[in-house]
Amino acid sequence: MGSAPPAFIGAEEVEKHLPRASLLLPALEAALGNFSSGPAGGVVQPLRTVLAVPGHGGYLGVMPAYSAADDALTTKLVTFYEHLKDSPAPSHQATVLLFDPRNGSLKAVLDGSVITAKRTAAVSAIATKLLMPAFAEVLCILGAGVQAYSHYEILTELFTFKEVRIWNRSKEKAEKFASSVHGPVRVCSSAQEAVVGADVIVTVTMAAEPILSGAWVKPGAHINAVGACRPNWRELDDELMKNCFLFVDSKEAALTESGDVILSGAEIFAELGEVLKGTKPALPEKTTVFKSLGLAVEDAVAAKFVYDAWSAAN
Ligand SMILES: NC(=O)c1ccc[n+]([C@@H]2O[C@H](COP(=O)([O-])OP(=O)(O)OC[C@H]3O[C@@H](n4cnc5c(N)ncnc54)[C@H](O)[C@@H]3O)[C@@H](O)[C@H]2O)c1
Ligand SMILES: O=C(O)[C@@H]1CCCCN1
Repeated sequence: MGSAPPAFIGAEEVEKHLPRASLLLPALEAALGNFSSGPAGGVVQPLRTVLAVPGHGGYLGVMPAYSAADDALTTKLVTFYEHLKDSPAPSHQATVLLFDPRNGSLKAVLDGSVITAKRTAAVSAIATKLLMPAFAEVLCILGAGVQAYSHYEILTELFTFKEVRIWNRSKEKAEKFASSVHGPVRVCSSAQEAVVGADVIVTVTMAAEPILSGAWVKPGAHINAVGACRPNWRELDDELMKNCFLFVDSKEAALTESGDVILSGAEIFAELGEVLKGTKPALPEKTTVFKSLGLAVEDAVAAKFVYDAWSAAN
């Protein structure tokens, strides 16, 4: 007898079983700590493979991981494209394959786009909780795409800001963002206007050159730097990178994939998992940058969460 055919869990079903990114927080905190514990943590995850699609401005990322604590075995396949001016396709598209770790059978094929949006924002929320200054009042989001929405949702769910500001390269998109989210958002005409005085800053753009300058950043602010995932792409300038305490999800990935880290020569202070385990301090009173690149184990944890909820309902 062969194994049952894999389930297909599309974007709507993923959304239904993972209505809020904050549901992932406990499992993601544990996974980040395990990831930063070496082999003892039970996370098996090679550096992802990212291959360019020549002539099309696109990339395909292959992200396998096994988490012993979750008994989750997955591979995410993600494409991201730089120039999609006349295409209705989103810039990032993803699929997660979930396997049975006991025998290698494919159990489910899950839409990976919702998972990517929510787990990335949840990890930024974990960093924010640890690293933001006390009494943070102003949240600033640079970029108005998919990740801007998921970051807004979880950060305003977990923290109370007096003001939320957004800036985007095209103002129309920022205005659309401000009119579609549930709370008040101030649309800014320049990144500088959005950043000056902000306590928490999120960069979620497809920029390849710096859009955030250290000269604008309030001392003690916390920055979640989520875009710029290629070794020659930047979102943050040298002044910021060199004058912050730099936290990353993975040191190995940051030193291989992050233009902000590689080209600035900034020193990495800690992995987020080390702070979660208590082996490195958080330093919330300092200016902190969390450089997020995205870990395959985050997708493993999120896919397992969705699959378990889906299985319980079906
Ligand atoms: N760290 C992670 O785990 C992780 C996961 C997913 C996505 N990302 C990254 O987050 C970023 C945002 O992803 P998304 O899914 O929201 O993309 P998106 O295409 O939905 O949104 C991108 C936004 O950036 C703006 N933009 C495009 N080019 C720009 C430029 N040159 N300068 C300034 N702004 C520009 C667009 O107007 C848009 O508002 C991307 O860099 C993506 O690779 C990181
Ligand atoms: O971890 C991720 O899912 C994304 C994929 C696209 C590039 C940046 N990181």
